[in-house]
Amino acid sequence: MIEVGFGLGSNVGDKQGNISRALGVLFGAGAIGFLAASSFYRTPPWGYEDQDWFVNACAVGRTALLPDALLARAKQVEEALGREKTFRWGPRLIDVDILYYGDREVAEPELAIPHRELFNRAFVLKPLAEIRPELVLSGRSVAAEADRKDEALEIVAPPWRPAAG
Ligand SMILES: Nc1ncnc2c1ncn2[C@@H]1O[C@H](COP(=O)(O)OP(=O)(O)OP(=O)(O)O)[C@@H](O)[C@H]1O
Ligand SMILES: Nc1nc2c(c(=O)[nH]1)N=C(CO)CN2
Repeated sequence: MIEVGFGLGSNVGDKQGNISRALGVLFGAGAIGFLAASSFYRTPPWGYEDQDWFVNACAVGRTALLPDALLARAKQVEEALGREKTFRWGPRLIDVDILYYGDREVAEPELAIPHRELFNRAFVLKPLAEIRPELVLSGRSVAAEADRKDEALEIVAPPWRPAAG
């Protein structure tokens, strides 16, 4: 089993609800065991700024799925929630990104692990540092990189938890 990290974001409709539902689908099917989820953060739009603010959260789990199968799973979750294609960095009902896959590096056109923008995004670093403060990826400390980001992100809800039973 490999520990894997996910970043989730939404800025359309019921943003918190969309992330909660996505986490329920992601960890509900049995292939990915739940380990931890961060608080929900309200974050300013990054990359393309002329759009609504986002809610972001991170989660970690463990899985025997290989990276390509994990990417397919992440895309299935987006489809299950009804995500429609917009444009790069544009508004979205739900985004499920793979942040890391153990300490493995993948560099394919369709899949980059660790995620290409991870160290540029406070909305990923801060929630991830909340749940994995000791994590080091590509030789860089996630918590130290999160601290270097000046933005203070507001926590808007406590961490998601799987339903009991
Ligand atoms: N680590 C990764 N996690 C998820 N998708 C990835 C990853 N690396 C590459 N991709 C590819 O990125 C493609 C585009 O994803 P998406 O439409 O969510 O882009 P985006 O959200 O606009 O930008 P970003 O990926 O920077 O958040 C996906 O179809 C997938 O093949
Ligand atoms: N704050 C924030 N900004 C974004 C986000 C996101 O999840 N949060 N996702 C994007 C798509 O790549 C583009 N910009």
